[in-house]
Amino acid sequence: MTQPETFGRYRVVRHLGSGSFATVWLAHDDRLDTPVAVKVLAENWTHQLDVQERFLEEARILRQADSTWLVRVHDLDVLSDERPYMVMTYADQGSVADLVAKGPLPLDEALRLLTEIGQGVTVLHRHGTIHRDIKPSNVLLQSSPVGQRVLVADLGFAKSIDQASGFTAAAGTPGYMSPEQSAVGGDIDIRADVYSLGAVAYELVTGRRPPSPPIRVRPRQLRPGIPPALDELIMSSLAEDRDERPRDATIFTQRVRAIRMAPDLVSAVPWWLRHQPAWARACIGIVAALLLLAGFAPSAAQPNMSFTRVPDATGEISVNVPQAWARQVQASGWSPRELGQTGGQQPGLLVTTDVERWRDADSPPSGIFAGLLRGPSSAQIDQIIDGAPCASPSVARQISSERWSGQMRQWNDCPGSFTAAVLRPTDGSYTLYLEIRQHDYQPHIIEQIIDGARFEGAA
Ligand SMILES: Nc1ncnc2c1ncn2[C@@H]1O[C@H](COP(=O)(O)OP(=O)(O)OP(=O)(O)O)[C@@H](O)[C@H]1O
Repeated sequence: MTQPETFGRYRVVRHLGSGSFATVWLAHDDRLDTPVAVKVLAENWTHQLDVQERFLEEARILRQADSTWLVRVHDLDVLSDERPYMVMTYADQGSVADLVAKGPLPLDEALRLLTEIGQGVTVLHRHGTIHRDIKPSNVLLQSSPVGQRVLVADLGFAKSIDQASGFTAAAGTPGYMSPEQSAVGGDIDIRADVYSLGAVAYELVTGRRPPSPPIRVRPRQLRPGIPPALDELIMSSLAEDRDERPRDATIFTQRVRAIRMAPDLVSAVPWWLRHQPAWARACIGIVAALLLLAGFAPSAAQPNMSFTRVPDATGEISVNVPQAWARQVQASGWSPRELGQTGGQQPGLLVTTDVERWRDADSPPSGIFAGLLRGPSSAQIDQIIDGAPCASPSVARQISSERWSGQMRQWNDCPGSFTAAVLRPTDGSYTLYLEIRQHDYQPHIIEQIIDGARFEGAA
């Protein structure tokens, strides 16, 4: 595709993407000195009158609705070859599809996005329009002075509420489209968009697009920590019978807002992000050399790899880790509440090459976190960790040794490998929770670390 130099007074900067009917370019409005996105109807559709009319209608709706929550249209014109183009707000931060491609979102972020998407859909409904294609790739993101703003976009399938109750051609995207939308000739109303909002919510919190209705796997089964009210809202929005869905996008949005305001929400943030603030606040920086000076002698348990034993501040827990990982230690304990478990401050330690980057999703350091959960507990690993640290597949297995039994779940392509494990001694009076990150997956090292974890009082 050759890049045009200008569209009218807008100087083309680069290609942003192409959809089924149009191509979108980043351009610059030199007169107002601002970036814009220019959407041009594809050549092969230019003389198809219904497609052209839909394109113009999209521009008119967005212009008339003129909302903070929708992409704004500033101008509409026609090129010399008769292709119409519209000039829109440039969404400089991609789309919600880019965010969810990395896995389920932290709950507070998912709820913020859903509130804003719900507001955008509400604006459209008030304007008399059903969007019919709400999905993560049609929700764009723009940076704003207060963070990030959601812009509902792509009204290519939008339909006027007045005309929607009669014969309606099937339109939408499988996975996000209500059952009545997929039926040719089925009449639809604004509750079709409520279904799509439910589908987007399902994907934001579980990382998975919902299966075709009827939905049998509830979000809570995929991510046990989410609030029951959110699970219920998503399931009711995805009801096959639209009478069972929230009445409109306003009700949906109000419910999301109420869930977001709930005082105990913080405990429902995904487990792998929960104790990040604690680490960030913690003082760090005990180097391995100091540990060795303090008398924790390395053990050459592997050829070419020496291990060193590192205790927590109470001396109750210790872990045996590759010496190369033991550059920084945060040993002052943790709160199991961060994982939605009971109990106040408990012994816990993080040993890693870089404490501050421990939760870095793109380039995490190697290391191990070990934290104690006191009292008899039969919580399974998947009840403690309520989401995936990345989108790659994971394997779960039972583990046991002479001293322990437990389970682990492992992601080998996260980037790097990520292992979470719970270990219970045979007397069952406590549980040791472990997270192990490795640049390259080496199962024998993980086994050795698990085998070497100690709690005072345990054999
Ligand atoms: N205002 C905008 N700012 C930045 N990028 C945009 C904007 N509008 C669209 N895009 C990007 O341009 C690409 C094409 O968008 P378009 O709406 O034409 O099609 P689509 O939504 O990708 O596909 P389809 O229309 O087939 O569902 C997408 O990657 C979209 O994210």
